[in-house]
Amino acid sequence: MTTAHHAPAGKAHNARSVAAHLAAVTDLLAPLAAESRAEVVLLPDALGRALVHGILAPLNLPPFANSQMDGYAVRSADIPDGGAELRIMPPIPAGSSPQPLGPGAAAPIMTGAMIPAGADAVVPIEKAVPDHFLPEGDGRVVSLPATAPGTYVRAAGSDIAAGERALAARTCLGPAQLGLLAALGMAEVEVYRTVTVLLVTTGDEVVEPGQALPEGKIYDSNGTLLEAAMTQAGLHVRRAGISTDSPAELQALLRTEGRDTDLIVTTGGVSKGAYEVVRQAMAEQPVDFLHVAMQPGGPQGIGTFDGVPFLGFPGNPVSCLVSFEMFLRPALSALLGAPAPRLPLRARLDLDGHDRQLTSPGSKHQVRRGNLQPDGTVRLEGGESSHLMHALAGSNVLVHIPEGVTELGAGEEVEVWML
Ligand SMILES: Nc1nc2c(c(=O)[nH]1)N[C@H]1C(S)=C(S)[C@@H](COP(=O)(O)OP(=O)(O)OC[C@H]3O[C@@H](n4cnc5c(N)ncnc54)[C@H](O)[C@@H]3O)O[C@H]1N2
Ligand code: MOO
Repeated sequence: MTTAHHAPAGKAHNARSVAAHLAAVTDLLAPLAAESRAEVVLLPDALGRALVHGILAPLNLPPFANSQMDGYAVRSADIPDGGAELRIMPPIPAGSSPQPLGPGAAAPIMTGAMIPAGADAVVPIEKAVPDHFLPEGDGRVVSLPATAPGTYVRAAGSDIAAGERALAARTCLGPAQLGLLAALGMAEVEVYRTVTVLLVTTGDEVVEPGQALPEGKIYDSNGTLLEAAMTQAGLHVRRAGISTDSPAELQALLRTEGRDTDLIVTTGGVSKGAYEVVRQAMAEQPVDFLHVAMQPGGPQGIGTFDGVPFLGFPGNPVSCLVSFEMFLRPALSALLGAPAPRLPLRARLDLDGHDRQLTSPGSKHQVRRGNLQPDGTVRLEGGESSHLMHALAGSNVLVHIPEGVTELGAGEEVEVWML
């Protein structure tokens, strides 16, 4: 194991740090967290969305003391150490409201059924003699062993008591959180409105998949890649197809399709080429084109187009996905609570023979792609180049090499985000 080499964080010329760009994206999108964007929806429609307000439990869970086993409800004080024979009372099925249990008696009780007043423990049927429920009739008795008070009784409020905080504001609602709200008797919940994104890919070289591929052209992978990533993150994606490299056409497209969207995202056309369509289409708009000290995903556009928040991601496929994961996803998580942030994990680098050292430009935060393995090590997939779609498809994590780090050896720890 070697030690990470650090270099002074001398940034690329005028580059903005990852943290500063994330803060700028978060500021741009802050209006999405306005109270006016709250809506009440049925629980199944709230999956993947975030709570606007914290929720206090309106009732105890469980609402009443109930049995954890099929067996006999008893008064524990009735049974001495050597056991006792008790009179069998009418059975208590789940869902019924039982009669109080008198002294010297045992009531057959089913899992989930309410503990009768007077009873304080349950003896499972397996410990009874006989060890099966008897048909109803007079004069029946059962022998039961001694049992401590509270045994197999699920106390009222033992999961959550009425008035306690069930969920915090901005909790992302997954299956368990929605299940809890249902258990608390709620049919609806107040969540933030879904964010609608207009997604436009650009470039005269880019063709829709399914079409013939003329020489010099490539298929549009970014549209599908980002639409899938955004949809999985809970955004509502409107696709406006592929824009040509004509700035006037892109402007017209954004004006017709961009109406009523919360955000416009483009890919491509933001760097230093001779035909940077996005830069040109935004010339009259308050949009900054800048370089973030990150690789891939360095060139970025940010601002508004006719008042609609705008993010211009770079055209390389890995660059646009990394831009989404590093900026848009975390900004929405911070503002709205949804999508849930990526869980940062630590993993040890598994560098195979020919690649004994991982190098990174110290002036940038590098994001590599890799595979986290069950033993807690991570193997890099492909090199650092941002056109490597196949290597991305074979990866399950993003691997972070922060600004200032220039070399990492096998066995050293890195932060990874599960994809
Ligand atoms: N002289 C410089 N050239 C470049 C720089 C630079 O700083 N100086 N930065 C490089 C980096 S880093 C990136 S990232 C790209 C960003 O370029 P653009 O955002 O302007 O994107 P394009 O030039 O339009 O395309 C880049 C690359 O990606 C391919 N592409 C574009 N759209 C799609 C799509 N929808 N599906 C699949 N592939 C796509 C495109 O064909 C190019 O190969 O600029 C570098 N250059
Ligand atoms: O910033 Mo680019 O995304 O390195 O290819």
